[in-house]
Amino acid sequence: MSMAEAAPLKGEKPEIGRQAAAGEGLAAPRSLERARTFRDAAALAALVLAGAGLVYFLLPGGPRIATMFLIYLTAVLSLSIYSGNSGITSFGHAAFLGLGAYVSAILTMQPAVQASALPHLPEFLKGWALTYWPALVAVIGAGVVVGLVTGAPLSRLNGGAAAISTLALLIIVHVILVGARDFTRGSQTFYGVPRLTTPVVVAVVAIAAVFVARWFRDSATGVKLRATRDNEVAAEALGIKASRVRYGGWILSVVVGMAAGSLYGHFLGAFSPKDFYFSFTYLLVAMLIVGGFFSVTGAVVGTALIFAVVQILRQAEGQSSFLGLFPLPPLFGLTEVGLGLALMLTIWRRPLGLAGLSELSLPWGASRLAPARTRSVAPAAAPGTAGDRLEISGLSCRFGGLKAVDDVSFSVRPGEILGLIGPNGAGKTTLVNLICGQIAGQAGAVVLNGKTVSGLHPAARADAGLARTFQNIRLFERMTVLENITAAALLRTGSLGAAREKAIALASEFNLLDIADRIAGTLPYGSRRRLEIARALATEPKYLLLDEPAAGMNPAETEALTEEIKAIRDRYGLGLIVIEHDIPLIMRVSDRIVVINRGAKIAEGDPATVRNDPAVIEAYIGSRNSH
Ligand SMILES: Nc1ncnc2c1ncn2[C@@H]1O[C@H](COP(=O)(O)OP(=O)(O)OP(=O)(O)O)[C@@H](O)[C@H]1O
Repeated sequence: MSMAEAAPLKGEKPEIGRQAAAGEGLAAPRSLERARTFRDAAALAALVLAGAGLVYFLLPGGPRIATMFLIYLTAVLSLSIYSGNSGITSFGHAAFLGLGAYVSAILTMQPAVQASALPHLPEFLKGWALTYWPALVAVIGAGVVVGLVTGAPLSRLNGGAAAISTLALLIIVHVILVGARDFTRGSQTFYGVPRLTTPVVVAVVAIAAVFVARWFRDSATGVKLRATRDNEVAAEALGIKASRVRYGGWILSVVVGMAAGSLYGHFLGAFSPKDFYFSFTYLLVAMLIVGGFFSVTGAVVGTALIFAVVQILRQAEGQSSFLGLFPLPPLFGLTEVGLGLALMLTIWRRPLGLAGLSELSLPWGASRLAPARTRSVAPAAAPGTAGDRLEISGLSCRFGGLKAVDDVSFSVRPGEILGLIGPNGAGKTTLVNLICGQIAGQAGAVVLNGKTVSGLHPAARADAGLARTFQNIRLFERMTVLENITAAALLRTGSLGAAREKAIALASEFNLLDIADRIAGTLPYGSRRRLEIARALATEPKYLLLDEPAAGMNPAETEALTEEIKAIRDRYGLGLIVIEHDIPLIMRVSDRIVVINRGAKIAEGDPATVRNDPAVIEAYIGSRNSH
């Protein structure tokens, strides 16, 4: 067991702030982290180039195969930028490749060919005859516009709804390409496209795509997008506006997709809308899933593997005998069947794909996770004014005929710990959801230091100074411990480097530094709880709501948690609302206690008063009897 797992929730007296306060850090990680991403991207790009180079020079038909591989790779990377980071499978990217191919083709065609192939082309598009690079600039510009337009509605959706919408986009764009005959020749073959895919052009675009995909993954928007991918509710509670970061990822992804399409069009020389439809979509999605849906390295691995499989199966499909030894029947559909089997096998045996969650990563110095010497983790408690408080008044919420929360009012001051108790089903979690905006109530107001926050989006409430943990811990399961905290710290810092510094300091404070690079989903229970609290504190809240923080803990861990909660209050000067079923804990830790039963407040006061309140005793005994 690591040191981090052993403390402080394992019975010993916690020493929050111990490592950070000691401040023995060696280096600030800002520029190092950027350099690390760049180095890892360069290593991946070098591998891609080496592989493509070997194929180019050594295989029969190598130049064609290597060129096609790099174009497919660019296309899969575009998909990875959106789908890998948002977790939403896009079935629409083939369509954007098609758009890129047509735009680039129109702008680069020779005037004479253009006049014969597209006689009704509008004047402003006639006769440009650009070389590839200026055409690519135009394609990128068009990509931004297409991304803005299509992403506006799409970014508001998540999960299956978003995936189905991308399928709708595929069909809509296909119909537009078929219908816009003056521009595309409709469903007829679009011919006369100049072959501009020189090895240099293809290699430069593909390598740029590797860098862009890798950079985006580790950028501030990429980190936030991955947080929404892993748990949108938690991400929004930490101040991340999911639709905004999805929008950013979508636009970039469409731009790279259209750039890939421009290459594909110039490589094919002649194409029609059906080249950018279901079969192509299927191939791109299969490449990403087999390689590793959530990783840029996976996109590279999947493209290489599936590309090789498809090439081999296509060759086999064309054979009339097996190695010249005995005749073979016509092997119609062998490629599609092979691709389908590879896809099913991967989903069955390795649901995260061959690369899993990992990225190709070069060895790095050990000092990078040391907390910065100059930075203290706990902000000095904001001076605040005498009237500061979190005021909850008249909150009510119904689920059908059930009054889950019924006209509840109370307040909590900075530096105060308010215990919120009540029997099972009393409405405590619903109350926290109402305060933090996860659900909308029917009546009442939440006022934070004079600012009404009820009615605001959860992310706006986090911005105003509310943070929470969840009864069923909601971590960003496929991100590292450090990324979990960094995603939250971005709310206040804006810069990724500063957010990482703060995350390192908080990881140190909560004894998570030794496991900072572990994937959160693999952590033991105690570490998960500590991580969720550290992550909430990264948003620098004024009020922190802890929903059953001691659930599942043994007595020693609960005892340690009691001290930890007090230490957080003292160190950060914030107001805490603690929901707990563990009555001894809540009695020890709270300055004041609010008791609710069947949605309504039945008592409020200091622990001794509440303990002896007949209504409280009755509520608990009554609830026990009813079970
Ligand atoms: N989304 C929902 N739809 C319908 N009913 C709900 C919903 N969420 C909660 N409830 C109901 O509202 C009541 C209050 O639930 P809530 O989870 O807030 O209670 P609680 O005090 O947190 O309970 P526990 O201590 O067991 O976690 C319960 O009867 C519950 O079944």
